[in-house]
Amino acid sequence: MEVKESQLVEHSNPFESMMSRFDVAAKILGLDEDTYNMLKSPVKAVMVNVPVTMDNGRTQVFEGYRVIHNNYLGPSKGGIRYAMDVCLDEVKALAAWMTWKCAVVNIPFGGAKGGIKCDPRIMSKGELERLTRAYTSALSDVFGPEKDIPAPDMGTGQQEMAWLVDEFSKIKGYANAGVVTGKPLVLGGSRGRVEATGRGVMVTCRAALNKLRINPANATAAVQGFGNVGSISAKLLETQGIKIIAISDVSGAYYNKEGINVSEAIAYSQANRNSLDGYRNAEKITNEELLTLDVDVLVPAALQDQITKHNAHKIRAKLIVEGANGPTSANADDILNSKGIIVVPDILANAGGVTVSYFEWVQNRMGYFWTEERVNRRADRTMKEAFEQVYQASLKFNVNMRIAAYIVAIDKVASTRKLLGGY
Ligand SMILES: NC(=O)C1=CN([C@@H]2O[C@H](COP(=O)(O)OP(=O)(O)OC[C@H]3O[C@@H](n4cnc5c(N)ncnc54)[C@H](OP(=O)(O)O)[C@@H]3O)[C@@H](O)[C@H]2O)C=CC1
Ligand SMILES: O=C(O)CCC(=O)C(=O)O
Repeated sequence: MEVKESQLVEHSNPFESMMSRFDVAAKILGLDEDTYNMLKSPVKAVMVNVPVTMDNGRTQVFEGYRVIHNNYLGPSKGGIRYAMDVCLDEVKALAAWMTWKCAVVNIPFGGAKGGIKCDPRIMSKGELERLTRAYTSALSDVFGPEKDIPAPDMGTGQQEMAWLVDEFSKIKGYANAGVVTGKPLVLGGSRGRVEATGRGVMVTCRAALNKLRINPANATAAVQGFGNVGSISAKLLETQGIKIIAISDVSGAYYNKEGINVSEAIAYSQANRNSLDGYRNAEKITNEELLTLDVDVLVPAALQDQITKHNAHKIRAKLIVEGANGPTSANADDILNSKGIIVVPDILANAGGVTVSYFEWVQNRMGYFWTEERVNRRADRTMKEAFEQVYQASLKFNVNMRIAAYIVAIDKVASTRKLLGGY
């Protein structure tokens, strides 16, 4: 089968960026053309226009998406993003990454993602509730505990998941806790889910530092993004003895070479309407400067395409652990490789969230809830095993960790497809 090699071109389209890595892995695996075509095409892409009554009495129509990329391994799984740059190609890429992510951590889910083009920061709580309910209602035939199970992503959290479960249960006429994960504990959420993505970042970071023979107690890190993933990654890396010398959010980046006190920064942000703006115990720098600081570990945990061919040659970190989805554009991979920088890719590094989402779904099905200690122990084991499997694949195929992760994932999904047959 003819597939393109990764090329040093700008990938502004996230789906193409995903596909360029997929192509390299598919070629190494010798994937046949029929399977290639099945795996690259999303199973379903739904677009909805949802009218919402705003606080000023006017009706605003919001564009929403849900893409189910694949469901060979099980019901599709993936978060819902509220952001202004949500578009079909972005949601398609995020959905495909979910397929590979679930396969890498060996959980019985396919991949999906949803999104609404909106700015949650300027909407009232009432507007967000009406928007979430309208979107749920429009997709009530797509979602379902055995079909497609959403969760939080950028711009959404426990509150949106609570509205979603309530609206879905009302429409179906019975309580349906398992239709969504990342719910508040009282509604059937799992202990440990809020921290799970950051915890997975910490566990895979430790595993990679171990391979690099870097003692965490002597290591420094910079973390971009201070939402769910960024703030908790920073906090948990700090508990491992790693000195966090820079953090950031949309207001800018904050640098202190003596180390940021992460708990204090979290408390500041919470008291300041979730913003680090005005944070004093550090020097203010830009988000771009944060990325090129002289640190051992860089954790991009905010947006896509932060490390590109334009700044990859300036990156000084020895290790990048991708908390965000797609923070490195495809054209930066070769530059990072040539500099010997190890990248723990998104589909491995941030898979702790969906792993604990899986545990939440299992607990909902059992109606029996685990202790936080049990959740964390099982999640840590899953993440360590996944890291080791990807690491071994990178040695076996002589490729970087990203391509190795795609190889592991595609091989699993493709061999499941063959067993299912029926075409
Ligand atoms: N939540 C989860 O469980 C998972 C999330 N992810 C991925 O992690 C990433 C972050 O998600 P999550 O933490 O949930 O999202 P949140 O909405 O909780 O936080 C996003 C953070 O990114 C910051 N940010 C936004 N724009 C910029 C910018 N231009 N420069 C620097 N920082 C910026 C935000 O700042 P501000 O608050 O000031 O706007 C905020 O601190 C996304 O890529 C998401 O897909 C991956 C796996 C699971
Ligand atoms: O927890 C989940 O189901 C999915 C989280 C998510 O959207 C992601 O991993 O990107």
